[in-house]
Amino acid sequence: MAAPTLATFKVPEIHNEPMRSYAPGSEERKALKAAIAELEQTLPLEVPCIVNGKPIKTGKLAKQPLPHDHANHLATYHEADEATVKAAIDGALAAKADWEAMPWSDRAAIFLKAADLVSGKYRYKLMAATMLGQGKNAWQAEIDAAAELTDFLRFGVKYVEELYSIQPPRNSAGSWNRMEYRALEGFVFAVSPFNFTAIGGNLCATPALVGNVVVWKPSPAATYSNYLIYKIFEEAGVPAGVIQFIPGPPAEVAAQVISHPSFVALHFTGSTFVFKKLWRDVGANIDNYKSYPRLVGETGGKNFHLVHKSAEVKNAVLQTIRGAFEYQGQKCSALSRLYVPSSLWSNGFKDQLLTEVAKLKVGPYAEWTNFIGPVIGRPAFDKITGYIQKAKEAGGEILIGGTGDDSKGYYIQPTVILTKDPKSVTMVEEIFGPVITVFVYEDDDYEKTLELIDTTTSYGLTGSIFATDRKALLQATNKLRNAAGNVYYNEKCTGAVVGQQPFGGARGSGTNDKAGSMAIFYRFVSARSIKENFVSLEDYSYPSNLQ
Ligand SMILES: NC(=O)c1ccc[n+]([C@@H]2O[C@H](COP(=O)([O-])OP(=O)(O)OC[C@H]3O[C@@H](n4cnc5c(N)ncnc54)[C@H](O)[C@@H]3O)[C@@H](O)[C@H]2O)c1
Ligand SMILES: N[C@@H](CCC=O)C(=O)O
Repeated sequence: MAAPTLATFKVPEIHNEPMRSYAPGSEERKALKAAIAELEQTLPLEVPCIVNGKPIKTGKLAKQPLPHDHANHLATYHEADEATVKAAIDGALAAKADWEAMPWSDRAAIFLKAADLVSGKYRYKLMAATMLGQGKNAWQAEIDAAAELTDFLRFGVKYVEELYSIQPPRNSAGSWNRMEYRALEGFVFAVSPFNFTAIGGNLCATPALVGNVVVWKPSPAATYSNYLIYKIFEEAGVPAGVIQFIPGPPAEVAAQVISHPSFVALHFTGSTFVFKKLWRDVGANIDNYKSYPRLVGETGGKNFHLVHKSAEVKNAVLQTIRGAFEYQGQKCSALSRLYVPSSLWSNGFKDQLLTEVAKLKVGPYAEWTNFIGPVIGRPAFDKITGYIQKAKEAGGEILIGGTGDDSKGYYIQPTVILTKDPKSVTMVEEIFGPVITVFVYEDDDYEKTLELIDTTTSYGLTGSIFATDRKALLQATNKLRNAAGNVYYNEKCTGAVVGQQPFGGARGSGTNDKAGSMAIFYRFVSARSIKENFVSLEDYSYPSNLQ
């Protein structure tokens, strides 16, 4: 018999995780260095699949290389084969009833504990794994693996508490209406990207918080940090089978999972290309499913900074550098196209931009003053340098950067391209590297430039407007309403904070279900209305039936 719940519990007050500075001489810098040194001594690590809480070593091995030192690797992991994927799905479905039936306060407590493990006991270990494996520097690892992951978990609990409290506002006399937020009938498939450790954790935790079971395929390039998250969930008390960790060959694993009759939702973050492919695969299987699957996907971007002639130049330049080059431009939100009025461009903007970019240091995490690290791997390096080449062939002028060095790690110099063609290839397609293209517009063409920004790409993720003139901000707000799901004024287009700027974009950038908000939880529940009557009928007829 289920345990009784004898009170309506309230979750503790939630705040954003305070960010640590890692300034020279700080305690946190010492602790992070120690965690990095410890990790370096144990390389390469071995990562199994985990099904029903048990490690599975399939013997089908793959490597997660070190982006700063590609001759070596961070981890060797066991790829899920067909039998492992099947066991993961069967095990998840078997774990479902107990997990769904667990009182909400206990599910909440498990994820609040996971948040504390991330922010405390495992903070530096998780950051070290993210720095070595995914090529982040200390600050980028802090905002991702420590702060954002903790925030996703804590705010997730708060949002579910709020969701569950939403009840029908009216009850007719003699009755009580209630709303129950059922977990989906089946299992959720989570497919996560390499670039944010936090996103891997969130893609599992969001559906699991509302009682779903999850089969999780992490990115091959983030396997080890994601494995640590799995272990944290386990230590926090997520029961065996509720989240199944199955790294593996992406296309094969996805094909097997998506064709299963109990597949009920996809929780995806990654490229637009892969999401569209998975969407088509779901469509092709539509007659096999017990329920219509929910498809939640946050995907690529081609994000802009629009500078108005009234902008404060220094702020716009410095925000541009952060937005474009932090984490090597490998954020879905990263700045990629920059629009500057000619009066500012030739009166300081260009010079300040190039002076500041020239100062950016590129290299591995071990040198703390490096602002830019390696890109994630060989395909990324080739793709980004390929785009620089295409820009040159299309008549673009490389103002700075434009070169790469892949002799030891995958490094690309921060690159600024000037184009006279606002629809040239690097203004349109996602590059996902430290490259921006600038288009200089005539000051009087502000209105026309808004139209241009809105119609240049198929994406709609993030964008920023730099202006001190309120009318210019308003004009842009109205005209660019659908050009970005996250818009910023006088602030870079990256760095959304959970609980502050719910994140996601529409058009080709995703289903815009807003990670880090209550909205996303609606996608993983299937509500049931309950009406209870307290007054028994004496007669079936209505007064209108009487003579
Ligand atoms: N909008 C957002 O919130 C957001 C956040 C992070 C990253 N992104 C986007 O993610 C991309 C970068 O991440 P990535 O390189 O990991 O993306 P990706 O699309 O290459 O991979 C994402 C996930 O899909 C898997 N995958 C790849 N091919 C597959 C296939 N054929 N079938 C099934 N699964 C497959 C990968 O193994 C990985 O787990 C960029 O486009 C970026 O804009 C978007
Ligand atoms: N939410 C992050 C981006 C996540 C995608 O890579 C930001 O706002 O910079």
